[in-house]
Amino acid sequence: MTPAARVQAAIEVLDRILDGVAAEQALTGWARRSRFAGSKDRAAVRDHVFDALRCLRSCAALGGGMNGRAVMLGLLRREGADPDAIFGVGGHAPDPLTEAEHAGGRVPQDGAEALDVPDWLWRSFRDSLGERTEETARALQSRAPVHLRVNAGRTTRDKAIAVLAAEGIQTREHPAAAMALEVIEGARKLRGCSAFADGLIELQDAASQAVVEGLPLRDGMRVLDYCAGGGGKALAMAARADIDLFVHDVDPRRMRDIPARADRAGIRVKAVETSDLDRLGQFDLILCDVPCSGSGSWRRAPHGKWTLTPDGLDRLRSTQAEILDTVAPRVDTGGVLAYATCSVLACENTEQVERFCARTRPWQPGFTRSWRVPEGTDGFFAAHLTRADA
Ligand SMILES: C[S@@+](CC[C@H](N)C(=O)[O-])C[C@H]1O[C@@H](n2cnc3c(N)ncnc32)[C@H](O)[C@@H]1O
Repeated sequence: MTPAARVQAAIEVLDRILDGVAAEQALTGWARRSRFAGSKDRAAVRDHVFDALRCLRSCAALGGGMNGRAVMLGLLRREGADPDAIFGVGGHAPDPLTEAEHAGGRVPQDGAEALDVPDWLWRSFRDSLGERTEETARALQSRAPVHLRVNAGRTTRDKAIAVLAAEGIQTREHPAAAMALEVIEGARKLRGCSAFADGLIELQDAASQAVVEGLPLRDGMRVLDYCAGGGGKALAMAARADIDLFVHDVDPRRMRDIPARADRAGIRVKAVETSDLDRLGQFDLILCDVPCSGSGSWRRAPHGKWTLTPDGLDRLRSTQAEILDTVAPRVDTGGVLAYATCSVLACENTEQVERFCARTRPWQPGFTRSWRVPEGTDGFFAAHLTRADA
């Protein structure tokens, strides 16, 4: 595909997304219908679509409309590219720009529009981030770095760097976590490389790793990962200490990859259903990596920035509070309830923890930390709550 044909494909995918189709589904649907597209074409179209979604509002302003064509025009203008070198160049390129399109578009308004934050969220976003508002929003407009976690149970960070380099994947240490690497070159080779197949590495953001690194894990502990999802943090926990590890999720299908991932990493985890929890008794540590707005990882999943609604955020906050209330009695006396989100919003982070501690007397907040997007990781928050009746 030519560069212009890739832009036309991105326009079509963006139109479907703007019609309400989920971003991944729209991309997969296009790839299925476009057997002629090779892996480089698919990657390029995906990059265009995700670049546009990260800056959807400002691109729509620059391009003169909220549709795939205008948004891609806005993206080209934003990147300083010449739209006439793409639109109307023949083949499968987008149609030539009309006079109205040439003359249309405007500079995005300062604030929420220029920084690509939904209007309804702007106040809460600003109140949460204070003087870091602009740099955080700008960081969320750009691509996320690719981070790896080196599996301490299998190798060292230096050895993993060497094995990856031999396969054409250049990495460097990331300061946020002891086993974190940042990929500098060759990210597209990761899924097929031997280091991945042999369980030496996992794809995981450095802040996500740091959340686990901060947990007070010791050999022999009984640990429950209550919102385990695909098991990213569970695997990282098991690599840190010889723990008796249980994984749970309200939707057990989300945990279906955990057995294969655990085998690859050489660790043991026990998946449990909600109905099993009562007979399992109490735990020394429960991690609640709760469902959240995902606002700290909008670089990776930018569609979420535009599909989140006020009602949706309220529902998430209720679920977070319910999860804390549900797991609290399952933490043993002296144990730790670790709460984590990949959100930058105070209403899901500090305020959620404060409300829990206010209504549930014996609990005290201890270690509390935020990881910030401008510092090169996803935005994360973690708080450890301890039972004061210990
Ligand atoms: C942020 S994701 C977890 C990511 C995972 N810990 C990781 O590191 O890969 C949140 C998970 O919470 C689950 N969840 C949502 N509501 C829940 C509930 N009420 N109880 C338990 N899990 C829930 C979701 O299905 C989702 O898999």
